[in-house]
Amino acid sequence: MQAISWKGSYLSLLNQTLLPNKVEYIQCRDYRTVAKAIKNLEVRGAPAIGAAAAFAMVLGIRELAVRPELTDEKISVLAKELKKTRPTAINLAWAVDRMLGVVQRYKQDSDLLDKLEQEALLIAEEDKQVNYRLAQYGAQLFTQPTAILTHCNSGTLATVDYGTALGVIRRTWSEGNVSRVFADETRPLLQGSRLTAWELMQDHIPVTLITDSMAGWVMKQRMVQAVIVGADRITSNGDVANKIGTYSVAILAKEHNIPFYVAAPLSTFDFSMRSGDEIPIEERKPEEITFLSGVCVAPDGVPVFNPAFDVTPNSLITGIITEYGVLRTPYEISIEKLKAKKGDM
Ligand SMILES: CSC[C@H]1O[C@H](OP(=O)(O)O)[C@H](O)[C@@H]1O
Repeated sequence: MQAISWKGSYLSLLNQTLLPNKVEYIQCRDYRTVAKAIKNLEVRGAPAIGAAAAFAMVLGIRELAVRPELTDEKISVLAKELKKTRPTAINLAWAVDRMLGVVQRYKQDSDLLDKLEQEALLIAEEDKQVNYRLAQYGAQLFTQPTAILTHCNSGTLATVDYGTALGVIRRTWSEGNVSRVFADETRPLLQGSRLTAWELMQDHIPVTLITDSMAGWVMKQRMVQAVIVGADRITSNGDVANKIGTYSVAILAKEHNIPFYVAAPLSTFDFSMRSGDEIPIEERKPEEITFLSGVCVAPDGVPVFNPAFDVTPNSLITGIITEYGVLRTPYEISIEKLKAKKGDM
């Protein structure tokens, strides 16, 4: 079940806020509907929102092209409106900038709109192929049945297909080397319980749901032999922004001598940033914490801090699984070698 699907005249999005209880799709016939869906996490996950934003650029420029003049100013406003929907995942800005590059190169061409659609379709297809390759490298890390803990959702629902961390788990499972997956529920929006548990059960992969606060205890009980998570932005030194709670899991893994892997495509790397201290962390509305399924679970007016992401320092990361192989520390050097490949994208 894919998170996003291009239909030629509109973008179909699986509304992830309704899962696992309802499977409903949103038909996005203009870029504003896509922007709203990204902001509301109806579509979410770094690579998925990148691809969605690419198709939003197609819809937006189609709309602008029918007006008297397709000006740089109007195109810039469109790009900025999409980029500001969610600031942490670099994939979104990367995809929008890649589409802007097509506009700048082919703006005078009569088939500009076709070229834009082809580029968005290429971004989506590349993500799928990248995830399959990344999963192969990740599966090579496991040579015997392993219990793996994961946080949030980095599966098919977070990408164009197959997933990153869950892609590694899927491939490792197919090779007989996953004994069990522990899925953190991932408060406050429950991507783990609502999405990861649902995805893995669809694939008949043995998943056990736990609350975020149980991660340490299952590690202490030696029920977990590895951790794999996704990423929203990786800086040049290997620091990783990911869903809030990832840093805590990384600290716990270190304490229990459990390998902690990050799975992410090249499009999630931000070579312009030297360290995770520079990554903008999205803060979201208090109601995501004070309400649960529409029921108030906190005193009215209580002050709330709701960062959607945290940053795990490279010192806590055993390896970063990419479509070019598994990067190891010192990350500055291994990521520098990766940088040359991003120029081709
Ligand atoms: C395959 S990357 C998915 C990544 O995105 C998630 O964040 P959100 O659900 O807010 O879009 C989470 O950080 C995942 O690791």
